[in-house]
This record gives sequence, structure tokens and C-alpha cells, in this order.
Amino acid sequence: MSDIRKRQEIELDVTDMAFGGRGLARIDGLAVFVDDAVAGDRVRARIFKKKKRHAEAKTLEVLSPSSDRVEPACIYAAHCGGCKWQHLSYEKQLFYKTLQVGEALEHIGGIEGVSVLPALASPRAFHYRNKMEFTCTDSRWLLPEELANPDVIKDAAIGLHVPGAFDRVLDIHECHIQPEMASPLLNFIREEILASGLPMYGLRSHEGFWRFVMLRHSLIDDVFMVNLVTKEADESILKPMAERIRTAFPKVCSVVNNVTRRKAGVAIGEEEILLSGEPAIYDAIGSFRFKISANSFFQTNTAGAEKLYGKVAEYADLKGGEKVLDLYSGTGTIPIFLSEKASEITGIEIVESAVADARENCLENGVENCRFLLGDMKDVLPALDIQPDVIIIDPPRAGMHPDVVSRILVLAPERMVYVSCNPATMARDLAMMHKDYEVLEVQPVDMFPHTFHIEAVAKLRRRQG
Ligand SMILES: C[S@@+](CC[C@H](N)C(=O)[O-])C[C@H]1O[C@@H](n2cnc3c(N)ncnc32)[C@H](O)[C@@H]1O
Repeated sequence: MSDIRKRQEIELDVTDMAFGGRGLARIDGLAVFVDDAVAGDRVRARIFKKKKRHAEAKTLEVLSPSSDRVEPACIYAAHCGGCKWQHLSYEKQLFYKTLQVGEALEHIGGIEGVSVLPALASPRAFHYRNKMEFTCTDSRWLLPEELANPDVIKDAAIGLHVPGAFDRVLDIHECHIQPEMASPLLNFIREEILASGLPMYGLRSHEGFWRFVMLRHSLIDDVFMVNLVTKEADESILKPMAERIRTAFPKVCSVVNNVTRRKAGVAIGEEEILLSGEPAIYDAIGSFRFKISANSFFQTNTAGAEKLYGKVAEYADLKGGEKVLDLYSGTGTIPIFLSEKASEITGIEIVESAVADARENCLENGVENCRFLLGDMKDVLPALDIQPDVIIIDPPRAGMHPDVVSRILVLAPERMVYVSCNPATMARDLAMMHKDYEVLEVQPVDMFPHTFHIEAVAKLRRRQG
């Protein structure tokens, strides 16, 4: 057993990428998870945690870089929690994401021999995110090169968090995963906010006015929504500001203000005020248009969503007459996408506004064979009198409640499609159904380039006899 100690500096050969995005090295059988390292690197690192079976270390210096390393596009990449894998080639990101889906099925689910196809690449490796949420703070986290600059404003930042630190916010001036025009738009809004005379929010004090700047983009119409999230309403300041934003950026067709006095760091307001333009934007997946309000859930990679839903359609293999259940239906995008291929689709969703959006999206698209039920899955599903031919499941990161799994096994559809943004909970849920359902194939789909996150779609068929 290794005798390494906490705070020890050590040279490590990183041989693999671990679940969660860190490099993995081994010393005398001890697994060492290494921040900011890539498989193939030799690094000098400092141990900051030591447990019986594993240790955690932070890279201090890359002594010999892996051939898979690339120069990050972003100057904040080494410090920002947004993209942890920008220094890894996109090809290798896809390779490790595929591997991690297979490993989760095997090690967490105990499901062996499943065909996991190579991850489908995102149609765009950069500029793919249609929604970004920037935090406002009165205490800016400085980059090493900013520390020595006396002119840097220290009591204001609008940006993204340092990984794992709720109160450390970098002042971000350029973000490469959002649409190109979003960075100048954010910088214009920053200048407006700094000139407003109203204070930034303190993430510890919970005092201050400006809380978040959220930008949403429609790929199909190439227009933006700006959502200014504040602690108080102040239309005398915000309305003229919204007009100036729209004059400077004519592609901004909507500026709204969400007001929240809650301490929790979420950008959803208790009250929403339309400041200028339209109350919502629209985007398309396939031939369908979807309304997106400031707080609607919508897949964050629009072009990627089309690939994802294409795979769902392929695995659902609908012939036209089936009754389909769509569990965790959000704003109804999957049911509407599949509506032409099924006889009827029932979506179930816990968020009231999402169900309202789903119904409205059906009206907008002339879809008449989808209905949506509101409530917690574990309450709604048992009360439902329906014999589905196919069930589509797209749960939140935490996966399914065991009661929901039990109910699904009683409903016993012939085919199921399981969509997940968390391979670990997917593996756990599929394991619970594995006695009754064979996992025929799994397709990872990369919706989140430069992060270690991966979406996956599994095709399930009921076992005979
Ligand atoms: C990953 S999203 C899927 C949304 C949708 N399928 C899509 O592609 O846009 C998961 C959804 O599950 C909903 N949800 C979370 N917990 C739930 C529960 N206990 N019962 C019903 N829906 C729930 C969330 O509100 C969210 O809309």
C-alpha cells in the first residue's frame, strides 16, 4: 500500500480519465484522481486528500504533456468550471465519454456485453449552447495575471464560477460555447450594469441588486432573449436599459426581468416583467417549433437535440399505431417530435409551467394526439389506466424513483427507450429492469462538448417468456 501523504508533492503518470472528468494515476494500487490532467500526461501534483482506497491531487506542472492535449480556445479554461475538458482534443473527449458510458453499465449496473456505439459528435464543437447564465457578484475572483494589475475592478464581476466554489466568480468577457454574438452582447450589458449605479449582489451577504444575466438564443431565427435577474424590480432603470440593449443589438428581440429575493443561487424569479420586445423566443427541432420563455426547460444544444431525438425515434421504432408513454416530458419536445409516428402519446411532468408550455407547443404545431399530465411520476404513473406499447424515459440526473421502476415493470411495454444525462443513474436504473428488459444497444450523444458530461440513449426490449 502506498505511503503518500496529504500535501505531498509527487510526480504522476496519468494513464486514464476518471468518471467526473479528472485524470487517473495509480501508485502501488492506490487510485489517484488528478485535477487538470489528461491521460498520457506526466505531471507534478500535490495530494490534497488521502483516503484508504484513493487519493486526490491537483496538477502543479505538466512535466510531459499527453499527445491528446490541445491548446484551449478560451483564456479562462484553466480556471472556469464551465468547460473542464478544453485541453483535451475533441476526438479524445468523445472516446472517453463513450468509454465511461460502457464502464458505468458494467461497474455500476453490472450489465455486461452491451453494444455501446461510439459517441455521436455535437454538430458544433463550439458556440453550441443556446442558454448561458452569468452570475453577478460584488467580489471578483481574479486570474493569476489579473492579481498584479492595480487597474482591475475587484468589487464587480459578471461571469462563471471557479469549479466547486459558489462564491468565486470570474469576470468573463468571452465564452466560446455560446453563440459568437453573445460575448459582445454580454460585455455591453456589463457596461450598462456598471454604469447603472445599482450594486452587485453579494453571494455571502445576500445584499445588492444585480443577480444574474441570462442569455438565450434561437438557432432557427438567430435572435436572443436577455433575462436580467435582480433582487428588486426597478423599471425606471431597467426599461431604458432594455431599449439601449435592443438598439445596440437588433437581434435581441426580448428583454425580460426576473425578480427574486430568494437566497438560493437560481436565476428563476418569483415575478417576471417584460421590459422590451417579445415575452418569448422560438426554436425548432426537426420540423417543429417550440416556444421558449425565460424559465422554460429546453435542451441547451439545439442542433444536438435533433440528433438525440433522431436516435430516440430510431430506437422507439414506431409503426404508427402505438400508444406511447413519455415519462419526464418537460415542455413536450419528445412527444411532439414523435407525434406523427404514434397513435397517441401521454407525457408526464412535474413542473406546471412545462406542462402548460407542452400543451401550447402542441397547439402551435397543430399536434392533436399528445396529452400531458401534471404531477410527480411516482403518484401519476400508478393512477394511469393505459397499456402502452412503448415507454420513453428521460429522467432528471438523479434517475428514477424505485416505485416508478416497479410500476413500469407492471406496465410491461414491449419496447422502451431510456434517455439519460447521467450514465451512473442510467446504469443503476437499467440494472433494476435488466431481469425483464434486455439492453440491445446504447448510443452516447455528445450534447456538451468540452465538459465531461454525456447524454446516452438506450434501446430496451422485453425479454420473452
Ligand atoms: C432531463 S429533463 C427531460 C425533458 C424533456 N424530455 C426534454 O427532452 O426536453 C427531465 C424532466 O423531468 C422532470 N421531473 C423531474 N422530477 C420529476 C418527477 N418526480 N416527476 C415528474 N417529472 C419530473 C423535470 O421537470 C424535467 O422536465
